[in-house]
Amino acid sequence: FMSHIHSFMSLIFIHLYHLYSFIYICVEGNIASGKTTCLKYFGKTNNIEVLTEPVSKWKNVHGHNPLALMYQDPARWGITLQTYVQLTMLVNHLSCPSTSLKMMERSIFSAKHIFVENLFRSGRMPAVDYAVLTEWFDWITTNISIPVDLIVYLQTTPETCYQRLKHRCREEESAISLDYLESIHQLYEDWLVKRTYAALPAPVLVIPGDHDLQKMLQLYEENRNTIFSACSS
Ligand SMILES: Nc1ncnc2c1ncn2[C@@H]1O[C@H](COP(=O)(O)OP(=O)(O)OP(=O)(O)O)[C@@H](O)[C@H]1O
Ligand SMILES: Nc1nc(=O)c2ncn([C@H]3C[C@H](O)[C@@H](CO)O3)c2[nH]1
Repeated sequence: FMSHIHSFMSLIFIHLYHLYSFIYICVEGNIASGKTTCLKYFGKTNNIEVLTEPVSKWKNVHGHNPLALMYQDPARWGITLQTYVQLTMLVNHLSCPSTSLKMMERSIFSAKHIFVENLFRSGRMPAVDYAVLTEWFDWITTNISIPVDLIVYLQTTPETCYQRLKHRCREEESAISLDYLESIHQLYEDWLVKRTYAALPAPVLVIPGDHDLQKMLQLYEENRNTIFSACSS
């Protein structure tokens, strides 16, 4: 009996140790706002583990491409992609960090508050799908501790994102319109800046993202201490 208590207590300790001795930063922003570039920049620092969005999983789950399906027919395939995004972002978030600081591209929170919300508000997600996804999200975020210490919000205008998107031309995104980017932008502004809806899981540091690469790298360097000291407090 005592050995069971002992192993149970040590599991609790390990779980708590993981929760409270690591720093979690989520880099948020519109499509092609510059998140990957930001993560690459900080990824060079040795004690930071970078977790990019598992887009490759969304493009191939047992041979299916839910990302492409969603862009082709959001009403039919929105919930399919979102359910899988929610799972893969949760797995990413809970994976044991190899270093003391974890920098993640987007989060389970923006998947719900930005992308699911956008599909629903634009009338492209049936209410029943939205209701089921919301129940899943509420249960997960109530019953599983998903720590975030800081959100870095790359505030890039939709026009700039649209220009960059066209240059990058990721196949599935060829159909993305400026309107789509504008509605994603508005939801990010409502959530992270105006804070008109949906609770914030962490404090937000806004970094303007419209500048050229050189200036952005300079901005990241200037914000380095703010980012890492904000977490330690
Ligand atoms: N400051 C910048 N100036 C010009 N081009 C940029 C800048 N930052 C990134 N880009 C280019 O814009 C494209 C999108 O950048 P990036 O992949 O960093 O954005 P992202 O937010 O990760 O995109 P997604 O959300 O689709 O993953 C890339 O082709 C990148 O080379
Ligand atoms: N519908 C939808 N829901 C999400 O949670 C989500 N997260 C990212 N994306 C899209 C944006 C880029 O095209 C591409 C890479 O960010 O994937 C998403 N699309």
